[in-house]
Amino acid sequence: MNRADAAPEARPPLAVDIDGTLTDRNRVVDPRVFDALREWPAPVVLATGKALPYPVALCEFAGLATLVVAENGGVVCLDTETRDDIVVDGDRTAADRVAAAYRDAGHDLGWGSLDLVNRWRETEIAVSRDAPLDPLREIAVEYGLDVVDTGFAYHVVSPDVDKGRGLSIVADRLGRDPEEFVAIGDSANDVATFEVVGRSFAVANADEAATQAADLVTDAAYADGFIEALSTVRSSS
Ligand SMILES: O=C(O)COP(=O)(O)O
Ligand SMILES: [Mg+2]
Repeated sequence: MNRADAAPEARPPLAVDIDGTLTDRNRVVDPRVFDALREWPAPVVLATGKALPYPVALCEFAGLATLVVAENGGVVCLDTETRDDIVVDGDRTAADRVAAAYRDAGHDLGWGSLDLVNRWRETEIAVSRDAPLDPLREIAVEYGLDVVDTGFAYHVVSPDVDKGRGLSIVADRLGRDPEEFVAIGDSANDVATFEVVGRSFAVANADEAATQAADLVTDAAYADGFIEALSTVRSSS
């Protein structure tokens, strides 16, 4: 039998990053990913740095079960027919103190007065990449926090929280081993996911950290790379 014809039930569950993996460089989701995600014959977990409402809405509009790691692992949410749970892990108060000190030092988070980027965040804050990084890092260290650059924003995060831990929680609730998952991502915040899964793909636009940590790097970038990764998994599982 051609390996590409292998039974769909043999396909692994997926852990999929959003920005830079399902989107273009401007964070616009490629419409082809909706069918690709919905038709995948195993669980699909969206693992993102974004606040919870964004991936939940993506699941809703794409017709996926809600299996989400948000805020870089700070918020984990499952809402399926068989399992619902939400786990919140991180220190928004400490992140807010960093934001206040950053503002006191004369800097701005860079999202304008409405700041929808942080409005629904529960465990971390995100800062625009147009804002200066060095003082943010210095202040974060003072408060015992880290800064992660996703290529789309700087995130002020708790050092013990990451997407890999979040994915392990989802896997546990699904009765799966994180090793069963295939992960696809593009940046430093995906490295922890890559470390807990059995197989990982960085898309061609991925940063150095993700590229180094991944088992494979796709030839194509952004959503083309994601679709290429699925095709590679299909023909080898
Ligand atoms: O929120 C970000 O900065 C990046 O989001 P992502 O983890 O889905 O790429
Ligand atoms: Mg990303």
